[in-house]
Amino acid sequence: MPAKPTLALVAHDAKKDAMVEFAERHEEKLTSFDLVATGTTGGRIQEACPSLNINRFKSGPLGGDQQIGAMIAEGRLHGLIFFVDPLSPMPHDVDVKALMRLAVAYDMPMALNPSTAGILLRSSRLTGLTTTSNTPEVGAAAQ
Ligand SMILES: O=C(CO)COP(=O)(O)O
Repeated sequence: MPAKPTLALVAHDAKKDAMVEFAERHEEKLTSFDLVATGTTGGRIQEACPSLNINRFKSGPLGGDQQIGAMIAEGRLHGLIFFVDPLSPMPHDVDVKALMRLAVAYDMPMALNPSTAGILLRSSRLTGLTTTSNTPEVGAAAQ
């Protein structure tokens, strides 16, 4: 059986309820992915959706965003759902930017709010029916 695509789930504190609601609504669909998440986000989703098996990284401010960024750089991630809080300053803003920057550089399917995340979950690009290479558009200097 082919490996499941890997999807990362991340939400800032003000968006964690929205992430839990999203995961509950799409729980069955999410079982078709290998799931990773930053620490607190993953804990909240796991609690609400016992059928999901989530590999939890460190909390975002303690390096979780960077761990997910590393997966992108290493070609081990297929999609990112990241519910960002646009209204609060973050102590780890540089990490947030770095994660988004890598997602853009590697042309990673990325959704930053629930409406786009719903579209992303239905996308054949994410489910591996169509694929792209792991080569960033920024060229050889980034490899
Ligand atoms: O801070 C985050 C993303 O930048 C999320 O981290 P937690 O899921 O640990 O709260």
